[in-house]
Amino acid sequence: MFLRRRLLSTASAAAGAIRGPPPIRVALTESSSRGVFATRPVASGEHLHSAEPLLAHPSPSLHHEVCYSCLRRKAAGEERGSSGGGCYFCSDACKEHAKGFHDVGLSVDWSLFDDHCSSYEDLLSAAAASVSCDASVGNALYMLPSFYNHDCDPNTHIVWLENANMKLKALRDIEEGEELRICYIDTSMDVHARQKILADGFGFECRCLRCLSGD
Ligand SMILES: C[S@@+](CC[C@H](N)C(=O)[O-])C[C@H]1O[C@@H](n2cnc3c(N)ncnc32)[C@H](O)[C@@H]1O
Repeated sequence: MFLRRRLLSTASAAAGAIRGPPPIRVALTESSSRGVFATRPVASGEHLHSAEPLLAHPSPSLHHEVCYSCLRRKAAGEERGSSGGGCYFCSDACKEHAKGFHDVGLSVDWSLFDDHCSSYEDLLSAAAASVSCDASVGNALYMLPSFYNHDCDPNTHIVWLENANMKLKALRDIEEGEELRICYIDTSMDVHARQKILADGFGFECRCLRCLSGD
């Protein structure tokens, strides 16, 4: 699953430590293939786990302003960092990390992909529903977050950090065994608009309780 990376103006909202293993497991759901479930009661606001992207790709127009590897935006007047192949890297570690795919990424024509993402700007605001954010800076691919199903009344949300790393947090009290679901789109739309965006952009008919009730 690709999620459009957005910069937060309130990165501090993501603060919170995890003790012990994350209270989650991936298992089969009744109607949406696999999903993520709570392995114990989770309190509202609790930090469930963090996630780093397997792969990230800055928007082409931002190659000089956004780290090619972690999508961290260059701070105003920032001296550190280095360039390579026309791209900005915020650290040597990021440059090293990107070695394997930098050359491949530069040789690819991303225009169709970027056009597609631009045309779905609204629905790609999946994680931005409850936070203020700046413009998109690129796209990233994640492993564990890709198992989270969508719900138009989610119990979990994504908090973006200063780069493409994210934290998953509980939006309300969650029972042991309950499925953890995030929202891929803007939930303020009516049921018909939500269904259309999820069908056109994500290729599925949403069967969450809110949609089934016609709300
Ligand atoms: C990011 S994946 C979530 C994990 C997926 N269930 C799996 O087994 O890999 C998104 C896919 O899950 C299913 N899905 C997610 N949320 C759904 C929902 N609310 N209603 C129906 N299907 C859903 C759809 O097939 C969708 O394309």
